[in-house]
Amino acid sequence: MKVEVQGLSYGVKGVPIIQGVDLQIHPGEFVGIIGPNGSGKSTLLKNIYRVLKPQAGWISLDGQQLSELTHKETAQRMAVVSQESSSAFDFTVWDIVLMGRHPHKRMFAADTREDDALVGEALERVGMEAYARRSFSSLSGGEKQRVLIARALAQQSQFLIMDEPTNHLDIRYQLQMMDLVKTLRMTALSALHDLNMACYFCDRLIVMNEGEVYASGTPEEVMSAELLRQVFGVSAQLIVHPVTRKLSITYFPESLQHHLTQKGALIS
Ligand SMILES: Nc1ncnc2c1ncn2[C@@H]1O[C@H](COP(=O)(O)OP(=O)(O)OP(=O)(O)O)[C@@H](O)[C@H]1O
Repeated sequence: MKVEVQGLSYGVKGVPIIQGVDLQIHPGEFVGIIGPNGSGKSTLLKNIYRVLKPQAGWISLDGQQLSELTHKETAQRMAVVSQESSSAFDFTVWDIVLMGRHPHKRMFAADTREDDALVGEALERVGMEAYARRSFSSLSGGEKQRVLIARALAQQSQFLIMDEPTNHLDIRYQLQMMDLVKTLRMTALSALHDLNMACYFCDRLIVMNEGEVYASGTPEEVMSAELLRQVFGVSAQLIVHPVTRKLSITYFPESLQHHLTQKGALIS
């Protein structure tokens, strides 16, 4: 699915939060949104997944304006794994994943064998099949996150939006989750804080700073020690890892910087 965002702006009480955001995601691409706290990543995503209404600009999916789609039509095309996972009701894990099938059904239509198979398969892919009958609210943060990913898989939408999907996940599941998204070849847009993960897994990165797109391109085009200093305010060294051939970032805490500068070891 091709996703286009043009001139997207959103603000609260006249104060702009994101301004003039343009981006394009080509079919099958995994695009990461990176940027410091408060730079507008979640606000941008919420405008795309329709929790917020853009004040200017537009979003299109395969050339169709999002604003012209019903919410059901949107959900057939777009699955969301967001950070707000609390639910007022206590559903089982199975029921939560089954909700991913709703956009494909008529109201009150019974669940089919195909629905059951898709739910089972999705739970298996995230390693949560043994938890199917557990109550969702009793799960740990990471387990909940994996169930929400399973729901997105069961939804079978072509476009996946994720807001910090690896939040709460231990390192094994972080890698598994990112690998999964990559191997599914779904068109995906994800806010990410871990810049090494972003460089490793994303085809392209969009760097947000103070509500605007500061830079965009492949990790190699975008990421530099200069950008990390200017946008994130950190000192770091980047190398192409000899095994993965991907960019790998090492950060230098302030306490080390003085020492390293003196030794001439800090490379900009
Ligand atoms: N409803 C609101 N009213 C006022 N300010 C808001 C509102 N929603 C977001 N903001 C502000 O807009 C800015 C961008 O917030 P947003 O959550 O989009 O940032 P983010 O890049 O996702 O941050 P983080 O990395 O911390 O999750 C923040 O300064 C936030 O406080």
